[in-house]
Amino acid sequence: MSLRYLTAGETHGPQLTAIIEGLPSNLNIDFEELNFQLHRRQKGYGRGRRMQIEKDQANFVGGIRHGYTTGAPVALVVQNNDWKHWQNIMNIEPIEGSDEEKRRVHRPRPGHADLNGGLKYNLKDLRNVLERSSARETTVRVACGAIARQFLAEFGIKVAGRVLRIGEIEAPYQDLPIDELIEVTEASSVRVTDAETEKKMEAYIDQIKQEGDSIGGIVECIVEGVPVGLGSHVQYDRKLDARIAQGVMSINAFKGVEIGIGFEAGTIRGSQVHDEIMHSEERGYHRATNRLGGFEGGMTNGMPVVVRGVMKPIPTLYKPLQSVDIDTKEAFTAQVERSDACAVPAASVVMEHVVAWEIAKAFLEKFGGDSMEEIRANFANYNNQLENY
Ligand SMILES: Cc1cc2nc3c(=O)[nH]c(=O)nc-3n(C[C@H](O)[C@H](O)[C@H](O)COP(=O)(O)O)c2cc1C
Ligand SMILES: C=C(O[C@@H]1CC(C(=O)O)=C[C@@H](OP(=O)(O)O)[C@H]1O)C(=O)O
Repeated sequence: MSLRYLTAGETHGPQLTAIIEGLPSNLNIDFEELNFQLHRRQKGYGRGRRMQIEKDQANFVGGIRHGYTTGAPVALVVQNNDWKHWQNIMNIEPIEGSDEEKRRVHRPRPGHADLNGGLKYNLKDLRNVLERSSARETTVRVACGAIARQFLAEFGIKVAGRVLRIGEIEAPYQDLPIDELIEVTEASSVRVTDAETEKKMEAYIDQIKQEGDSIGGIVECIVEGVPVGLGSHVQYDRKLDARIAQGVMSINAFKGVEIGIGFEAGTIRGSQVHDEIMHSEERGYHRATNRLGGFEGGMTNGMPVVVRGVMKPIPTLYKPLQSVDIDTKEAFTAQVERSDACAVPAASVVMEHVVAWEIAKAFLEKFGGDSMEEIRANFANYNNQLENY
C-alpha cells in the first residue's frame, strides 16, 4: 500500500482531521518540531486577523504510541479556535427557531470556488462550498508533510523554501548552503534572504492592502540529499516531477509550477539548458549544473530537487469586484469582512510540505518496508549497488 492521506473539516467548523496510511512502524515523531512547522505556516507578513485567533497544534488520536509510529493509520486533528464564533452558523443539527435565510451565503465571490461548487453540488447556501475550499485545510496538509519531512530527515534529506517574488518586487537570488537558507529565511517575515528586500516587500504589501487590493508571488522549494532514482520513466503516473507538480498545483491559489528553470527552458538553447554529466571519487555521478532541478526522465538524478510555484493574488478584496446574486441574478459588488492581503510567505511553507510528502511517498515506493529498520536496510543495499555500478 502506498503512502496516502485524506483530510476532512471546514474552516469555521470545530476541527480539521487527517488520516495517514502507509507509514512504517518505528518512526520517531518529534511533536515539538511538527507543531513548529504549523506555527511557521501561520506566520508571514500580510496575513489577516484570523491568524491571531488560531494557535495551531496537532493532536494525535491514532497510530502513535510513546512517540513512535506503530504501522497503523495515523490520525491527527487540529482545533479551530474560531469555531466558537461560528457555532450557530456551522451547527450540524438543525437549530430550532434559527433564521436559515439570514445566514445563507448567496453572493459568490469572484476567484473562489463558491459559484462553481454551488452549481456542481446544487447547494443554495454557498457556505457549504466556501467552508471546505478555504486554505485553512492546508494546516493539516502541513501536519502530514511535517511527518514526511521527519521521515526524510532520517535519511539525510533536507527541505528548504523561500519567496522569490511578491508582485513587482523580486528578491535577489542568493545561492546559500541549505542549512543557512533554512536559518535565514526563517528569520525573515517574508521568507527572503536579505533584509533590504524584506523591508521593501513589507512596505509594498502595506501599500497594496491600503489600496484595498491583494498580491501574489513566486516561491521556491529546494530538497537536498535526495537519492538518484526516485520516480520512474516507465509510466506517466510514476514520474515524480509530474506528481510534485500536481501536489503544488493543488495548493489553494497556485496557478503554475516549474521544475528547475522551468518556463525559461523554452526561451534558450539546449546547450544552455542541459546539465553535463560528471564523475568523481567523492561525489560519484553528478551534474556540472542543476538547471533541470534534479530531474531527468521523471526520476531524481541525485542533484537538489528545485520546484517553483506561482500563487495568484488573494481573491477576496477590500476593493470589491462585481459578481451576481444567485437568487436575484442581479449584479452586486462583493463585501469583505476580513482576509489576508498576501499569503505568499505562508504558502511557501505549505509548498515545502507538499513537496516533502511526494518525495517521501516515492522514497517509500522504492525502499518500502513495514518498519524503519527494513527501509534502512533496503536503502543501504541500494547505496551499495550504486557504489558498485
Ligand atoms: C495560505 C493561504 C491563505 C489564503 N488566504 C486567503 C484569504 O484570506 N482570503 C482569500 O480570499 N483567499 C485566500 N487564499 C486563497 C483561496 O483559498 C483560493 O484562492 C480559493 O480557495 C480558490 O481556489 P483557487 O485559487 O485554487 O482556484 C489563501 C491561500 C493560501 C494558500
Ligand atoms: C484560516 C486560514 O486561512 C484562511 C484562508 C481563507 C481562504 O479563503 O482560503 C480565508 C481566511 O479565513 P477567514 O475567512 O476565516 O478569515 C484565511 O484566514 C489558515 O490559513 O489557517
